[in-house]
Amino acid sequence: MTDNSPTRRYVALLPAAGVGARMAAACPKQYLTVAGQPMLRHAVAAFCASPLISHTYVVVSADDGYIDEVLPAGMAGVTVLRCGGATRMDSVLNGLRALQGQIADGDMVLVHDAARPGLTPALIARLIEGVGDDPAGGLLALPVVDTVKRSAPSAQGVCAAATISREGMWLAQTPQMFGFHLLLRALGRATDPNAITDDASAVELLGLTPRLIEGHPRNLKVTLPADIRIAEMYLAAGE
Ligand SMILES: Nc1ccn([C@@H]2O[C@H](COP(=O)(O)OP(=O)(O)OP(=O)(O)O)[C@@H](O)[C@H]2O)c(=O)n1
Ligand SMILES: C[C@](O)(CO)[C@H](O)COP(=O)(O)O
Repeated sequence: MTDNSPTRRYVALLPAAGVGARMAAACPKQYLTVAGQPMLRHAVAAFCASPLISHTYVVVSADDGYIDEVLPAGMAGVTVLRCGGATRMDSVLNGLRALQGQIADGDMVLVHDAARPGLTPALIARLIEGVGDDPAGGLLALPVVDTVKRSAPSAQGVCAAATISREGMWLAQTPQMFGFHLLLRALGRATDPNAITDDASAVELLGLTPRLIEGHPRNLKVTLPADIRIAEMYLAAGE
């Protein structure tokens, strides 16, 4: 059962300071039009529509030239933080540090990729209810359903060197939810920002085992050009 004490808040933090190199578009991918609006707006709208979320923070790069048009200043429940870093981990950590003193140690932070426009209030609720009061936190994820191969280079190109058992294998999505103080401590201790590709991996390094809560394929990360059509298909279909 979730701790519904009035003092415990749930806030969202969206890292949105990437450049979208793999998308190779004219602008950072979080600002590409997806289902009729800039991609970033979809995730922000999901958090704003959730009755469980007290406030949403969006982390962009200091020189971001798009956000002021995409998220007008003074938007209710949303604050833009211009403290993005060189890696996703840096952007999240910079955002948490900027919020020290504004967020209580016991408040829960839901870190969500701005590049995942398919998030819904129902998935937010599923994560919050599924994690409950677990001090290890948790994340949305999907069980692996395909066979997994480990590749090896060869004269013929990239070949299958081994098959990895998919038993117990999951693909991490976001949001990933943790207590503010725990996440700040976990990310602050990380020695290689490039090695920490999701927030849960930093918490795992503390010896904790965050809960895996089943997400949804609609919550895919838009990484490559082909992902845009898939995201638009799900957004057109509604929740
Ligand atoms: N220095 C960075 C890198 C990434 N992100 C954010 O982290 C999320 C997931 O990262 P990814 O999908 O890798 O986005 P990019 O880094 O922009 O993509 P690429 O790796 O193709 O450049 C995105 O919302 C992205 O904006 C960020 O805030 N700061
Ligand atoms: C956080 C994440 O979306 C979980 O799967 C993923 O690790 C982000 O990776 P990226 O290379 O920063 O897109």
